[in-house]
Amino acid sequence: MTSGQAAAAATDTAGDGHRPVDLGYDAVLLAGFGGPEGPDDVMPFLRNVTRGRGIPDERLVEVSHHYRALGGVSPINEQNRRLRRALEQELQRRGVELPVLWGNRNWAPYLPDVLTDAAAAGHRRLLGLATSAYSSYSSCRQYREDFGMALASTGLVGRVGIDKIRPYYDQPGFLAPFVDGTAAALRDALSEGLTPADVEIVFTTHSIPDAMADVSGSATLGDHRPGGAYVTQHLAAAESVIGQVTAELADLGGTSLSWQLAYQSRSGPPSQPWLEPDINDVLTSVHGAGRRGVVVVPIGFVSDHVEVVWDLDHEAAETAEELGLFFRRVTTPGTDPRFLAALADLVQERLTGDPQPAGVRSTGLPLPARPDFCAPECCVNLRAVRPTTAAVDSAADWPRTEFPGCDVDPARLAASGIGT
Ligand SMILES: CC1=C(CCC(=O)O)c2cc3nc(cc4[nH]c(cc5[nH]c(cc1n2)c(C)c5CCC(=O)O)c(CCC(=O)O)c4C)C(CCC(=O)O)=C3C
Ligand SMILES: [Fe+2]
Repeated sequence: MTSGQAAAAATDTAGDGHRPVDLGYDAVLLAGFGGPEGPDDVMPFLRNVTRGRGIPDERLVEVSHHYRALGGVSPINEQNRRLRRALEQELQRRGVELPVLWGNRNWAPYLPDVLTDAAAAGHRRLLGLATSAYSSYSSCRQYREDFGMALASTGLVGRVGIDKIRPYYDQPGFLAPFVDGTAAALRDALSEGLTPADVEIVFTTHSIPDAMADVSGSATLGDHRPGGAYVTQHLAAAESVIGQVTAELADLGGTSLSWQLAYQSRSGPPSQPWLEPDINDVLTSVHGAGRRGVVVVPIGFVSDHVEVVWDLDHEAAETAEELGLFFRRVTTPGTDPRFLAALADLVQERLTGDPQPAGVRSTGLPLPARPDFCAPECCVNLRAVRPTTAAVDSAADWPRTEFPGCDVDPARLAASGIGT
């Protein structure tokens, strides 16, 4: 037991005689997307990603060329190996002796294999951490479903539990690397003779179907703008980055920065509406509006994986070159120490008591923090009902009462407002 857990078990935070639940996590489970490790892996990987998702074959063939052009190897697995090591070290440095395990949704090491090994090693209560910072089916529930299905397929339901760290797009340590990168890119533009007014800052994230965006989060969590939580969260994160960059560039005498949010990596059939505008169309329109340069900020992503490297550094950079636009792409958090510190903070907040409802945890943005447990209407799967973990509606998936002192009563969760 860590010192944080011991303290939690002894504190009556509510002052009502109720002792906080000691959730007793014995490992962190870093959950990655997964990517191919060589040319022969590319098509099997793409089939894993798109199974049952209605993505046209032409799109798979096209995307396979992106991977092959990069040698058939996605950098994402190596990035997650580094993140795993660095997070484990950061936790150790803080006196938190939690191993960090790593499993993927779409490629080896597959989650069911990792869970089988974890159970054999005696782990019983895992705190999941997705390499995805926002709310939506693709970025939250799909990870939780893969936890639930991996527990089911390995026969570990009831023996191993997996909760999940809340979406962390609102953490200053996640946004800080984007702030620095954007300010540095703007200074580069100025050193090449552009003025701030010549440059458009274009934030990018993964496009998702409009229908998925509309049900990405509940309307009671500050999701006032069209597109649900997914779009709202990206706009809030981008606004914060712009505010911080403006402050960092104060020595330039007060500049007003022009920015917008664009989408990348669309993959559905043309008949299906996905979030727009596409980054390449935005480059054309800002050029038409008289801008001479762009700074592209992939605020939707945690590491520089293939969707960033191919879709931005190859495709968008090429579009910009054709238009004669100055182009800089800002790097993602990766293993930036501030991002690692934010993730370690999020692990530690879960070691010291009950799951919390929306809005209670810390946030660096003018939106309430997401809940520790997702509500049924959060990050909805429009296609199927699957077993999940880390949600109010999946609290019954594994009988917490089997673990003395660790039961989370669904009625109490509901009463606490978690997921409303
Ligand atoms: C929201 C979101 C994130 C961010 C959150 C997160 O990080 O999880 C993300 C990340 C990623 N997406 C990735 C790769 C792919 N995504 C695809 C397809 C899709 N992505 C979607 C959404 C997202 N995707 C959606 C709605 C689809 C359509 C199919 C479906 O409804 O599920 C396809 C299929 C081919 C195609 O592009 O059409 C591929 C190959 C990689 C790995 C890169 C590497 O290998 O380095 C990463 C990190
Ligand atoms: Fe969610």
